[in-house]
Amino acid sequence: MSYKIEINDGVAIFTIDRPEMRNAINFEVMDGLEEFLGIVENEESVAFAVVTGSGDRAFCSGGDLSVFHGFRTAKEAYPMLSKMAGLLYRLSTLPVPVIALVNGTTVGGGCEIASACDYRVVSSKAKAGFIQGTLAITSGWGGATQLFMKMKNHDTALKLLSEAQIHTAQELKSNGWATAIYDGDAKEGLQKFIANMKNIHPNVHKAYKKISIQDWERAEVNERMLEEASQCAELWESEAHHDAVANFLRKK
Ligand SMILES: CC[C@@H](C(=O)O)C(=O)SCCNC(=O)CCNC(=O)[C@H](O)C(C)(C)COP(=O)(O)OP(=O)(O)OC[C@H]1O[C@@H](n2cnc3c(N)ncnc32)[C@H](O)[C@@H]1OP(=O)(O)O
Repeated sequence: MSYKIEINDGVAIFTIDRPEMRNAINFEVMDGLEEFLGIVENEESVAFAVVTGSGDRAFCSGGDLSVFHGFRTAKEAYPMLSKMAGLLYRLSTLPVPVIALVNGTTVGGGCEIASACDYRVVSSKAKAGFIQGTLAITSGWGGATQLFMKMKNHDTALKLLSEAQIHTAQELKSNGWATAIYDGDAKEGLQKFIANMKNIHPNVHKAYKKISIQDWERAEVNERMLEEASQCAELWESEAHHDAVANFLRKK
């Protein structure tokens, strides 16, 4: 099984459990995320949802290129891209606060998952980057839409996407992508981050989420994330993209 779901003391945690692949996303992880979303959407006792990665090296290295490289055309890539975009919209609009516990490096689609959460609690040793541009594609799981909705400065969001560089945790805190940075143990970092929120009745958090979700519905964010998936699918079928992925896989 390439994921774990745990619920402890009102905190539901989804862990991508493929540390040897730097927690790359395959179809099993996507199905696991769907299962997790269903649990959090329906389980009244859940007060916080957390997404994290196994081990301390990576949060998530994006889509599993060894699997997804098999998709050659836009028509083949779109179902995977739109499925994940749909799941990440659901993650963003869960009825409880959602925290990305960024326990290690995260790139590509991994940054999109973290961006879909309400908060990014990042290890001081982690690095992160929207490196999709280096593969001659855009973000395909709705991550650009997430950044444009959430980041205060449009130019900062666009630069993060367009430069496709990897940044330190400290840089990500300064530009507003990271909410908080922790040193040492991830679970302790999480407990510290939610300590004050845990003292507030869960219905208060749910009410604030409702206000934010109404805003997202009015802004048609789901539809925009699907359009982003469609645009990425068009770039997906280019030679430049296939060459860049083949180059990465050759280095394995
Ligand atoms: C497809 C959706 C799209 C989107 O919509 O956003 C994307 O996600 S595009 C982005 C795809 N991801 C990448 O291009 C990242 C590729 N990985 C890396 O750059 C690096 O692995 C890392 C994440 C920076 C970590 O580096 P490091 O700690 O040095 O580990 P290794 O590189 O040695 O990796 C260990 C092992 O894992 C394999 N691996 C890593 N990431 C992926 C991946 N995304 N898909 C498939 N396999 C991956 C890597 O090949 C190594 O395998 P072995 O050599 O067999 O040990």
